[in-house]
Amino acid sequence: MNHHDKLALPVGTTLDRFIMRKQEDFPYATGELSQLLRDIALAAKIVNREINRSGLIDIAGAYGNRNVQGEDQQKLDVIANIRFIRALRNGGEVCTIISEEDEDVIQTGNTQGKYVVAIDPLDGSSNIDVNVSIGTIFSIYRRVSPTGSEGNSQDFLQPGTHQVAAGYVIYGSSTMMVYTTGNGVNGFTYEPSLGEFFLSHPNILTPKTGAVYSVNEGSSESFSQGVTEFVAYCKDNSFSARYIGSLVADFHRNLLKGGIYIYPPTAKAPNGKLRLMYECNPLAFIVEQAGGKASNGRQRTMEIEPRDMHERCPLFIGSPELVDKAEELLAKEHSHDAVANS
Ligand SMILES: O=P(O)(O)OC[C@H]1O[C@](O)(COP(=O)(O)O)[C@@H](O)[C@@H]1O
Ligand SMILES: [Mg+2]
Ligand SMILES: [Mg+2]
Repeated sequence: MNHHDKLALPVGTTLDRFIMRKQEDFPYATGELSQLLRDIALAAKIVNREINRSGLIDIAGAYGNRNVQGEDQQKLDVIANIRFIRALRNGGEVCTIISEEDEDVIQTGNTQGKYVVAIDPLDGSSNIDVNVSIGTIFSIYRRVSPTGSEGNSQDFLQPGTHQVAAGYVIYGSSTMMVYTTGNGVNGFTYEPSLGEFFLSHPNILTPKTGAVYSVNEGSSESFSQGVTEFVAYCKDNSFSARYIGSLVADFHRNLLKGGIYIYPPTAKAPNGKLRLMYECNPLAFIVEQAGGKASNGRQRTMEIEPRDMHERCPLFIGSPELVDKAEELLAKEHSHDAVANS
């Protein structure tokens, strides 16, 4: 252990310096992951600029395309996708990317790159043109394909426990980047006039419990018995209902204040709506590093063995006691099912 381990970096440290000092804690590390994180921060600044002026220039309206999930793609989705891919390509550490906006893997041409990145470049896109918080979510893995060749889908079919780093950017009342490399979670606030992210939320720990539940109750008619019972439990205990409709923003609030976010299976989305690789797993890594939990209702999110790069899964994420409670009620539902089917 060198002396930096004992020295907590003070609030106000720039993101670049923070990344550099953390890198010094691993004397044999090559610095490529540090560079990759800086590439993401750079793209985030550029996307932040585009988002801030989206009401002025006509980039918020629908683009006329549909993405691989069949949803309307907004112009800003396209712009954010291009910016992040370009930054990762120019950086040189990443060989292959998957993005919510592209069906196939994206080759950067950096066949020597050791890392692969899964990204939701613009999360909460239905909130773009109404000036509500949106975000970016990313997940970083070491590639499994041999260096020197192009990467492939196998590089992304790794469970979340293999993540090397994960994070998100929230473009909200202020812009923040929050990330983990498996050593706790730190949050940085962007100061636009200086063009820098500064450490503002060191070592984030999520409350053990909370009194906020976040779920789209418009679909409650098709919730399973266990989910219905859990929502009733939240109401019986006078929890506050909070649902922005941008996963990043709902997650960020609950991470800091305590609570639970749920996207359960519904009639419209039988596996839930959220994507395992670039929505659920990165946030699961962050929440666990902050002392919280993430589950698909039956299984720890990060232990799910992915079968498809774009697969969806249900998500129950947040304060550990609330995720435990939800799992307990879902387990009862499953045991009823087992009796009914026997
Ligand atoms: O409108 P719904 O069904 O509640 O879905 C909201 C969820 O969909 C998402 O917008 C999906 O993300 P994208 O905007 O990246 O497609 C999440 O951010 C959000 O939590
Ligand atoms: Mg999303
Ligand atoms: Mg998106």
